[in-house]
Amino acid sequence: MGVAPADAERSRRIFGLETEYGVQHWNPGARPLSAEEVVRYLFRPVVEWGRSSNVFVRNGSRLYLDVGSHPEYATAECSTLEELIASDAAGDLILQDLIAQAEDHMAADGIGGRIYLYRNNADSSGSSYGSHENYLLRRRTEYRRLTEALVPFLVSRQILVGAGRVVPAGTWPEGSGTAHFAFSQRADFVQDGVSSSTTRSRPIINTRDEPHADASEYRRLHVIVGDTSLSEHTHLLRFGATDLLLRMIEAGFPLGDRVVAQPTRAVRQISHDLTGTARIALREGDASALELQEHYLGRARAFVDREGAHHERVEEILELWGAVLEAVRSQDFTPIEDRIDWAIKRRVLEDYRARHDLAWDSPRVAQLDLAFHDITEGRGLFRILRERGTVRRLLPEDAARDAVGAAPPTTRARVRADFIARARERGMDYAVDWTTLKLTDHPLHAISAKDPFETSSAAVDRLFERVGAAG
Ligand SMILES: Nc1ncnc2c1ncn2[C@@H]1O[C@H](COP(=O)(O)OP(=O)(O)OP(=O)(O)O)[C@@H](O)[C@H]1O
Ligand SMILES: [Mg+2]
Repeated sequence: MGVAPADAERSRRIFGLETEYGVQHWNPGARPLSAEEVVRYLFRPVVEWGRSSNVFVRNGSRLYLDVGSHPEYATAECSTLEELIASDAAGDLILQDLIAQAEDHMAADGIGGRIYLYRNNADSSGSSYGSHENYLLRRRTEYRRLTEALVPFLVSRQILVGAGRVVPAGTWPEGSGTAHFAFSQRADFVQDGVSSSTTRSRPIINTRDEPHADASEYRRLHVIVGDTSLSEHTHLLRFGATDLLLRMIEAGFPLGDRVVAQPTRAVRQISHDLTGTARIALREGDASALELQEHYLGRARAFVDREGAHHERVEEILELWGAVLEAVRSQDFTPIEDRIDWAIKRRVLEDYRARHDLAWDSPRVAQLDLAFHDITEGRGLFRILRERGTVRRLLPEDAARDAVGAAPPTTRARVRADFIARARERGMDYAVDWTTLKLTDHPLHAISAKDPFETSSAAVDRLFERVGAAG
């Protein structure tokens, strides 16, 4: 299936992914540092580099400490799924580098032990941290209708792209139930359907209207419900399928009017049922997660048949989507154990349990669950599996490393990265955010970068010519 060229321009979308990392210090025989103390060490080189713990780095992405002690990396604006996957992976490498520097600084202060950062969404003390997806929308699509149509898809999407979690006894059914393996990390922490708060009520979709672009033309959809992905194929399916859903809604393609009666309950029900068959109450009747996802996949196939594929990986996304649903339907997960996060993890944990005759509530199983998300090369379990070839890659191995030093080439991030590089070369103080660029000593010449698809800026060139001449 080819890419329909006439559609290429109209269908471009900006994607961004925010990842919050879990933090731990492990120091055998001594008191471990608190998360606050660890992140202070971790961000020391960041503060030295950018005079703040909230910076835009060389590749146009944002690295910062939000409330709490979870370092966050928000990818630069990306317009292809490959760019997004690479930019997100670059965040892990940047943080790995910061871990190494922090451990050196700690050692110099006489503090031993190792720092662990995790790409997961829940810690043992019961707090949760996010993996927020951002999708650029054209404002002409009615937002309420769009979010309503999206909720049943998002509620059931975890059976495709959940990261898998060993849930402790007493989690489900609420207040009872034994320890078991669930599809999602995040499901038990979701507290709201569509809401304007990200942290207080932890919704499925956050409606705060902050487009980071021309507000008369665009909106930014902020999806809060997802688990942090590890496998590149899981990223592809997560963003690729969601993008297809958005395209169908935007095109007015009929999706049927399924409305989930209690989204927060449905998210939990689905997460705790690996058969995908639990009945979810809809406003009219009910449906299982499998039925919902089969319906959306069927619609997506019909849509692509009618409209053509809008990028080169559409067919791959549809195939993987179908493969996961078939695996859940047949309960034979082997075909997806090399690409889909929850299935990869479940296989490892099941093998380990069988080898050592352990129940799901064994602390050793919980420990292995955590180790799966450790980002350090050679130690994190997921990374070891990928290194061994048990987990398949999608991008060339050096794509992440390349994305540390360079912005995604097709978006405004390139302008930002270039601006940062030029200001730093000249030793000039600067301040940037998603839509503005300024040199601190020339506040009247702030540049507004409202178009996220703009890859070069004459205004930036003129600014540096002007200040170059003045200086
Ligand atoms: N116009 C846009 N459309 C879609 N995504 C965008 C757009 N502009 C920026 N983004 C992406 O949105 C994300 C913004 O991350 P950031 O952490 O700053 O989130 P926020 O929602 O603005 O704020 P916060 O996390 O502080 O609540 C980034 O991944 C970025 O690439
Ligand atoms: Mg953020």
